[in-house]
Parts: sequence; structure tokens; C-alpha cells
Amino acid sequence: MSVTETGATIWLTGLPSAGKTTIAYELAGRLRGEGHRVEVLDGDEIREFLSAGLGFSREDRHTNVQRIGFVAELLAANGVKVLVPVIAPYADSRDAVRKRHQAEGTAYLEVHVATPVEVCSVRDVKGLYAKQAAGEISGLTGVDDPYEAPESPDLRIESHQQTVQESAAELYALLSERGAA
Ligand SMILES: Nc1ncnc2c1ncn2[C@@H]1O[C@H](COP(=O)(O)OS(=O)(=O)O)[C@@H](OP(=O)(O)O)[C@H]1O
Ligand SMILES: Nc1ncnc2c1ncn2[C@@H]1O[C@H](COP(=O)(O)OP(=O)(O)O)[C@@H](O)[C@H]1O
Repeated sequence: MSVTETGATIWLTGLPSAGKTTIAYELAGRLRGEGHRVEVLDGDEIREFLSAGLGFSREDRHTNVQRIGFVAELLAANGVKVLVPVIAPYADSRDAVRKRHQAEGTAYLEVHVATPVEVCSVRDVKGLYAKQAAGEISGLTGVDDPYEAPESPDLRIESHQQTVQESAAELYALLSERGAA
């Protein structure tokens, strides 16, 4: 099978504003340009449709992650590179998704976008950190809600120490090393 026909799920986990979405779309553009079939399962879009009605409790986040993992595996098993920029804060939820892929023989890569909360809260792309600080919301991942960082991800990206292009290139190199790019 050629590299463009090899499906894989690439899950980008990390805090809000860590850079998950930006890196996913940067990589998606490069892969599409090279003839890969790519889908980005964007957390916000998924929550509008597939996971409409779910909130941010532990249980709802787990359900959200399992639904996304299910769809990602289906697509990846059919030759699509599936990029998933979704927080997935709980290790057991992520492990269940990995196991599902393993059981089906589908490639799965876990990427930790390891931007520290101090940097994320300054970036604050959606204004959530400011809202939490102002007491307007609670349960924000990494601030007053848990984030269990992966202990041994396939790749850890230090987005606060490099450009978007460098971060995406690191991920591309990993795919290449694993025979998927
Ligand atoms: N309380 C709280 N905690 C974390 N995130 C919050 C919260 N409220 C809203 N948002 C916004 O929703 C996006 C997270 O959704 P996800 O589906 O990626 O999260 S999860 O895996 O189900 O935990 C997340 O998107 P990203 O910023 O792209 O990570 C946030 O913008
Ligand atoms: N190396 C990098 N990788 C990804 N994003 C970066 C990087 N350096 C700076 N940024 C910026 O950080 C922000 C990350 O936002 P976003 O991708 O929406 O985060 P997330 O999806 O994790 O919530 C963007 O404004 C992006 O331009």
C-alpha cells in the first residue's frame, strides 16, 4: 500500500489554546497537497453535531472522546488520515480509543501538544481563560478541571518554543517515520 493510501488516526491532545487545531490544519494542508485523503475532526464542530447536548463533565467528555474515536477509526480504516484536535483530558478515555484502534489493526498516534497553561492562558484564543478568571465559567481544563498529560505519547510538541510550521513539520516527520507520509 502506498503512503497516500495508508490510513491513520493522529490525536492531538492538550489544553485549550495549546495549538492543537492550528497544527492539525497546517499538517492537513501539506498532506492534501501530496495527495493524501485527510479529515480534521474539529472539537467545536463535533460538539455542534455528533456530540450536540454534551457538556464538560467527566462523563460527557468521555462520551465525546469515545464517539470521536469511533468515527476516526472508521475513516482511518478506509485510508483516511484523520487529525483529531480534541482535548481528551482523561488518560482512560484516550487509552480506550487507542485499544479500539489496536483491536481493528488501525494505526493510531497520540501527540501531546504540551504548551504550558501559562502560555495557553495568554494566547486565550477563545477568551475562556479570561472568563474563568472573571468567574463567568468554571470547569476549564488545566485551570479548575483536570488534564491528565500523556505519560508516553508518540510525540510531544513544545509549541511555545517553535513556529506553527516547525510543529507541523515535527508531526509530519513522525508520520514519515511510521510509513504514513
Ligand atoms: N470548560 C471547558 N473546558 C475545556 N474546553 C472548553 C470548556 N468550555 C468550552 N470549551 C471549548 O470546547 C472545546 C473543548 O472541547 P473538546 O471536545 O475538545 O473537549 S473534551 O475532549 O471533550 O474535553 C475547547 O476547544 P479548544 O480550545 O480548541 O481546545 C474549548 O474552546
Ligand atoms: N508552534 C505553534 N503551534 C501551534 N499554534 C501556535 C504555535 N505557536 C503559536 N501558536 C498560536 O497558538 C494559538 C493556538 O490556538 P488553537 O490552535 O486554536 O489551539 P487549540 O486548538 O489547542 O485550542 C494560535 O493562535 C496559533 O497561531
